[in-house]
Amino acid sequence: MERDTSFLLTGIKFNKKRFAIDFARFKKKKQSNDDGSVDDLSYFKREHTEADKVAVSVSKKRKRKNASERVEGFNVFKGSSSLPVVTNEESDQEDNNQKKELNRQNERDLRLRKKYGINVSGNDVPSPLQSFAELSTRYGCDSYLLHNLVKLGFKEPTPIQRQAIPVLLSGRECFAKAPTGSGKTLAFVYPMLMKLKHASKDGIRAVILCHTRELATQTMRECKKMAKGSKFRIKLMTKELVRNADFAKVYCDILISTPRRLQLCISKKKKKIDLSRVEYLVLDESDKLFEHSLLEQTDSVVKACCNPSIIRSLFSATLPDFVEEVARTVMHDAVRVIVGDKNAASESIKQKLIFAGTEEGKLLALRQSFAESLNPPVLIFVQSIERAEALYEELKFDSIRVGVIHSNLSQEQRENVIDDFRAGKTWVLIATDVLGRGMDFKGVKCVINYDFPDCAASYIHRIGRSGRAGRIGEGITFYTEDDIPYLRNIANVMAASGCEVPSWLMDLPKKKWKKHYPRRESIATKPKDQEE
Ligand SMILES: Nc1ncnc2c1ncn2[C@@H]1O[C@H](COP(=O)(O)OP(=O)(O)OP(=O)(O)O)[C@@H](O)[C@H]1O
Repeated sequence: MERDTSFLLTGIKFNKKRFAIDFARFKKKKQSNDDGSVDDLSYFKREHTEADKVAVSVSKKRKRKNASERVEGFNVFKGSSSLPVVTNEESDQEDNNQKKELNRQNERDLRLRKKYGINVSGNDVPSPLQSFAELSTRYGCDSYLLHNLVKLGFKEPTPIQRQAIPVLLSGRECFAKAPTGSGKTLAFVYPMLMKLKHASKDGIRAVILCHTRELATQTMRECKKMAKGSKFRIKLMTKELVRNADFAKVYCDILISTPRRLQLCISKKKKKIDLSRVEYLVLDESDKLFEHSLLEQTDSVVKACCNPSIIRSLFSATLPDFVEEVARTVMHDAVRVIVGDKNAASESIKQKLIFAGTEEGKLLALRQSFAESLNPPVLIFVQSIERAEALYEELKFDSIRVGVIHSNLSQEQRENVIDDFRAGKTWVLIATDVLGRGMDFKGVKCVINYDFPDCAASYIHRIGRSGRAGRIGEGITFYTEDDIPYLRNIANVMAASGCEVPSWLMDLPKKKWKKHYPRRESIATKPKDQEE
């Protein structure tokens, strides 16, 4: 992985004035639809929680004091001439009460974080959400957004949503790690929709960077579902847009793109894209975006988003130390949110290691496992395009509906393969790591690492295509002699995720893991001259 990332995210200055506007945005307002009617959102009907009562009482007292007022960690609105005079005694009493209430609030926050396995670091980290209802009571969320949560069937925030949403709504930068399939997309999209408030009349206001086109397309689709009922323009940076658009005329609230496509638009000689007004920038799968192959492109996007008040956030299911270093040193007053163990996979995935001996052994083991119990949809990962095609050739005559996807296919072919898999037309999808991260195929029951993953992070992301949103999943990893030196790293992930690991595995020597791409024997069982 590339380590020289110090130039990333630089040149951003902190602008305190912006928090005055943020505060005004957080103020409660009556929730109504475009037609003026108020939604029946019994789902989120306000039960006044202890946290709200404390917040209200503290805020009343604060208003009576002619002192600075704190909103989620920042000082705003210093002084006011129209406030009543309070005696010293009363003021001391109020100070004491306020301190007690804040202590109680802190204790409640700690309990809630402990309950949901949330770890935070940073100054004045905002309280986690107890329920989605607090989006409305604490932050004045528009009713259409609550309505969309009902339609999506989401009743409770997931742990990452409980903590990352208040952090972002407080105008804080954030780097977050939470298990695969735990709802990180909503955790960054909802605050964006709440803060953007009104549709853009001028330029591009928010950017979400995704490492692949497939993930960008999925994120756009999810974003549109979440923003339904608003006038926001949510756009995907397609090839056509890159080629033909006059970006001076592109109004867009949320732009979703891969770093490569956005970099092309930034470097255009004529009609280049202006990102200087972007208020929110999300780097999804951030550790991947900082890898050598994408670093330069990511960096040029980050630099082009030069609005001094920008709020940047990094999300992933894996957070290597070097990404933390970048985030800590360069982001301003960022909050770090970690859900669960740092090196763990999702706990809802049963993890298995199978010694297949040789390449031939892998194919036999795969066929045997399909013969015994094929529980579709199944995703199979291999390490290269050639191997993906070879495995497809082997399986396509096995009366299994099988598909294959890799980066040598055209965009249209890739989209069709994904659509077929989502629709259940194919049961087994063979993929390279192009599908290893971020993709949300809800029903995937089992992921098979036909080829051993190239690093522990790939392992966590690949098996994380199953067991999403609390469902049970299974991750099976074949290994051969070549992979044995790297087994211990996977064993560590398994142990951190609460799986039982045989002691001999934990006794294996630790190996510093760079990328593991061994030369493997061919998958094909037919001699080349007999292939069609
Ligand atoms: N509060 C919620 N309640 C129930 N389901 C939810 C909730 N929030 C999100 N989901 C669902 O959980 C699934 C996984 O969400 P998402 O794709 O955002 O996960 P993720 O954490 O980004 O995973 P990955 O690390 O693999 O990218 C989606 O199908 C989404 O619709």
